[in-house]
Amino acid sequence: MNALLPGEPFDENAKPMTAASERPPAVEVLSAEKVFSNGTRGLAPIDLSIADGEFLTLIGPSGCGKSTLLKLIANLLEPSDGRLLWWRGDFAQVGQEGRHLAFVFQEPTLMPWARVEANVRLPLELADMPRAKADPLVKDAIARVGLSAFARHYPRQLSGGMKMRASIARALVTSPNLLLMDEPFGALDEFTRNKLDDDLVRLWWERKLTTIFVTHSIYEAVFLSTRIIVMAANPGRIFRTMTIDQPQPRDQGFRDSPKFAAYCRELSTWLAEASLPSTGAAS
Ligand SMILES: Nc1ncnc2c1ncn2[C@@H]1O[C@H](COP(=O)(O)OP(=O)(O)OP(=O)(O)O)[C@@H](O)[C@H]1O
Repeated sequence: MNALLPGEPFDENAKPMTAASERPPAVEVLSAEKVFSNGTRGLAPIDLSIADGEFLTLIGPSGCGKSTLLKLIANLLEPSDGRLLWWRGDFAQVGQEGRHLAFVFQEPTLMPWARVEANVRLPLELADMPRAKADPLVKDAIARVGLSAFARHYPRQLSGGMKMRASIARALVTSPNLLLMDEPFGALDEFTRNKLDDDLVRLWWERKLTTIFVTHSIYEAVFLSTRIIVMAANPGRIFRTMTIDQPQPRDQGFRDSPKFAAYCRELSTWLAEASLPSTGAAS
């Protein structure tokens, strides 16, 4: 499956807005587990419901199954047992209804020989969208990530943060209903990461785009998320859940607040507990 499937441009007026509680969950993970072909139990049965419009972050020690869970949600992997629903339907049905998801990986994976605008246009081209229809969408997606002045640049002319912005624009150009991000800013310095986090919060807030994000950073998780799932390993499972019930969209003021520090302290303690060998060895 190609995770970057094109769709119609986001149109707030297309359907009357319904309250979050009335909308079906974006994703339901129903006792889904994953045993790999070599016998490794990547995930114990997981039950998780992700509300439409939520910003959910998965965090936990290495090997606790964050990427595996994200790939199940992306339908890039099949569960060994249990199942998943997307907006109360199976994956094929969701595609037929014009809903789709986009996946942003840790590496920006841009085509080095193509300019930013061509890289961003790629998923629309793959869907045979005519240039006249694609071009305004490409322009808008590039503007949303603040790269308008660099649309004609090649990837080698961009910094690491700018490459990641281009990669996010390529995901947004398809107007996804669900955005999956696997440690997208993990390779960036902290200043650049904070800047991208600020912009991601704004993008998420503008579009109310359901986002599932994987990170190793406590600060990033607390800053971005409406809910954080702390996972533990051997086998991968949900250890604890933290709700970050703070005003949106967040900015530096939240980072500087005592509440932010308190959330980070608590999350740090939970992560330490989730990483204990005794916790990791539990079934
Ligand atoms: N294709 C695979 N075949 C066999 N085992 C796998 C495969 N992919 C992942 N695993 C195992 O499943 C477990 C969960 O891996 P996963 O990559 O999901 O963890 P993670 O939390 O994302 O780790 P990290 O933070 O290091 O990226 C690990 O024990 C890993 O070795």
